[in-house]
Amino acid sequence: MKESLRLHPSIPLLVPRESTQDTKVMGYNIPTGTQVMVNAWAIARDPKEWENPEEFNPERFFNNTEVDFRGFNFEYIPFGAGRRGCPGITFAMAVNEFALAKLMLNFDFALPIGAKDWDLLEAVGSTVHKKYPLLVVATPCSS
Ligand code: HEM
Repeated sequence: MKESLRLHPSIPLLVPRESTQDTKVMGYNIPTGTQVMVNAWAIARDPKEWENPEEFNPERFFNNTEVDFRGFNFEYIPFGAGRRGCPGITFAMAVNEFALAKLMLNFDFALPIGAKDWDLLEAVGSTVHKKYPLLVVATPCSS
């Protein structure tokens, strides 16, 4: 789930902010009242921060347990950060884990006949969603 949230953060540009004072970010002057968009999607694919950033590799979080999604590691902010960061993190993670665990426990998943790989293309939008519907064969398995 951590790796899915890295590659496909649900709100890629977070929620817009407005600067309350003149400031400088990475050499750029940001005057008071500027609307600022934070591209969490691009930050989470920054090759300066992530090895093989385009690769889906959940194991990267096994070794790197210090990077967390709670808004303290700015290279990974799928729930935003600061006082307007997402207050639903704990609830969202519990529900998502539960749903995923139920699916994994009760079904075997396979590509449809003829398909070579998963299509994970994203559509453009303020929230992330798949460009094409997911095609997958789910077979109930006995547990
Ligand atoms: C995987 C699930 C979720 C993701 C990825 C997510 C992500 C986010 C993000 C990126 C923001 C904007 C944060 C920012 O701009 O710094 C946000 C705001 C917010 N989220 Fe979530 N969220 C999720 C689930 C939930 C749930 C389950 C709830 C409520 C039960 C919730 C309630 C809110 C609220 C109320 C805000 C606005 C906070 C504010 O403006 O002060 N979210 N969320």
